[in-house]
Amino acid sequence: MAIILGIDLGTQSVKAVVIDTERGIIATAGKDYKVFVPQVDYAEEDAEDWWRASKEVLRQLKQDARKEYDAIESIGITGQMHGLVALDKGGRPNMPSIIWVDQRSKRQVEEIYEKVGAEAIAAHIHNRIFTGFALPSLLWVKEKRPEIYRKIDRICNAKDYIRMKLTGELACEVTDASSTTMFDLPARNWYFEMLDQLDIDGGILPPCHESVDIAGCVTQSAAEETGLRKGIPVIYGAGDQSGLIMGNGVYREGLLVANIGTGGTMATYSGNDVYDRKLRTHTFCNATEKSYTVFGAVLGGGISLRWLRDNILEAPNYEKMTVCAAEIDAGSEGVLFLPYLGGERTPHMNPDASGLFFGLKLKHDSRHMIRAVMEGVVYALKDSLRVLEETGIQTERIIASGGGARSGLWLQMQADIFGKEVVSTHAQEQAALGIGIIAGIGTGIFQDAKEGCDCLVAYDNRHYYPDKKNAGIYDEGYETFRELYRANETIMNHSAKMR
Ligand SMILES: Nc1ncnc2c1ncn2[C@@H]1O[C@H](COP(=O)(O)OP(=O)(O)O)[C@@H](O)[C@H]1O
Ligand SMILES: O=C(CO)[C@@H](O)[C@H](O)COP(=O)(O)O
Repeated sequence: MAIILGIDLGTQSVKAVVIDTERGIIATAGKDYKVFVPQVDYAEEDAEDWWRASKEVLRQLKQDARKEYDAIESIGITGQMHGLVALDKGGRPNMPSIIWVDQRSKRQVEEIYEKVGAEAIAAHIHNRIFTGFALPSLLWVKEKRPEIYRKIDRICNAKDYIRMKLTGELACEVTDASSTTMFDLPARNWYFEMLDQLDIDGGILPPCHESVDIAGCVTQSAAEETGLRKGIPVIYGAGDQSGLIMGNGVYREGLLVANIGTGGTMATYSGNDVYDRKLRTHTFCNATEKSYTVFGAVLGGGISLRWLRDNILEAPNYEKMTVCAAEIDAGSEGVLFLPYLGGERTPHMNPDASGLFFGLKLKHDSRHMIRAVMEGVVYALKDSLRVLEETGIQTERIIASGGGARSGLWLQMQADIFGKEVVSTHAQEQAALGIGIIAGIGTGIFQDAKEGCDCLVAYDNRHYYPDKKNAGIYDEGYETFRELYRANETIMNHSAKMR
């Protein structure tokens, strides 16, 4: 028996779990923090808020499960990917962190393509450069805030900051480093040649390690601040997509995770460096065995339902909304929704894409709109599935994950729209569990990912199978969904420029 701590530094909150290798997750705690939007297109967070929230969560866990907390022997941290944390010589943040949601760097994305060239980007990075990723954000700082840029000593990703607070050492690791798009994927190291071309000093990049390796141990001062024992080993950790797939038991090819959290992802494991030649999906390093995480990213996943609940319907909760949606037949009687409220990555890679309701008539009411939003999110995930399948990725079954998996209606919709069997796991905090498993591998508690997942990932008994009677309705709905974007893309791009 061993006790592991997994921390997931998400976009809107930090969640942490204490895992007993015999009993599974025995304590969970979470704490929200703010996303600051000082101007249109900006999205920032304060790294000190992350640390404050993490300490609060850790103290809560200590209170809830003192005996186990004191016995923790391994720590892993996962978290939101892509963003830019800039630190001064003393390791202090010298500006608010620009997170992945941010869209201020459209001009810098164009500049990177002009200077580096699409071919070199595809060959070395295997991913499209997108607003909110650390590379264009850093160029934005260089151009627009030169006084801050000059004082940057090191940069890192969000969870690296928390690891530094725990161990006293700053470092990066391959999964998050590849998500910055400053990383040469085939070389599994920073892409220094491109940084030279863009006149970025490669010296600000901390050394890059493998996720499972041990980064250091909890220091005396971190122990005093968190109540953790001094000396517990902390692994380098991984971006949240690696944590997520591991926490859903996806450590081999043939299994796919459909996650509906704030955003949405359709993610899988690959032993090989496969990537979509049109760069519509992401291929980043994965945490174990020098493998890869390949996924499609939907920017408006669960947040679309939240937007409908809070901004439009002022509905009391998701449960009531999904009960209403279930009263309406598959296909929402012709109402369709494009969930591009914050732009879209897979497959359009267009920050200017926008949300759209279509097909509304006098007979429709809020129930149709709720159902259409839920269906729209799944159609968007199906776009990701389609592109992954085009790159040769095969799926036996789909594991539904994230807050969206709490709804039986959403799970059945996924089975119907994907046309595949859908299951989900017992755990709610899959990314935190996943990084716990990865920490277990790094510290010798588990021999490998299979052993860790066999031990800690349990699937629900409920299986959802495609309902044949809905197949035709959803096939037609999906074709119209795709056509709607094609027909409106130019208008969306034009109106974004007018803003
Ligand atoms: N009971 C529910 N029914 C339907 N959807 C739900 C339910 N609970 C949560 N959700 C969806 O899950 C989303 C939050 O998922 P979560 O995985 O907690 O997000 P994150 O980890 O990104 O904060 C919500 O925005 C909502 O769309
Ligand atoms: O953008 C991506 C992956 O490309 C997200 O996975 C972020 O890394 C944050 O996820 P949540 O905090 O919303 O779960």
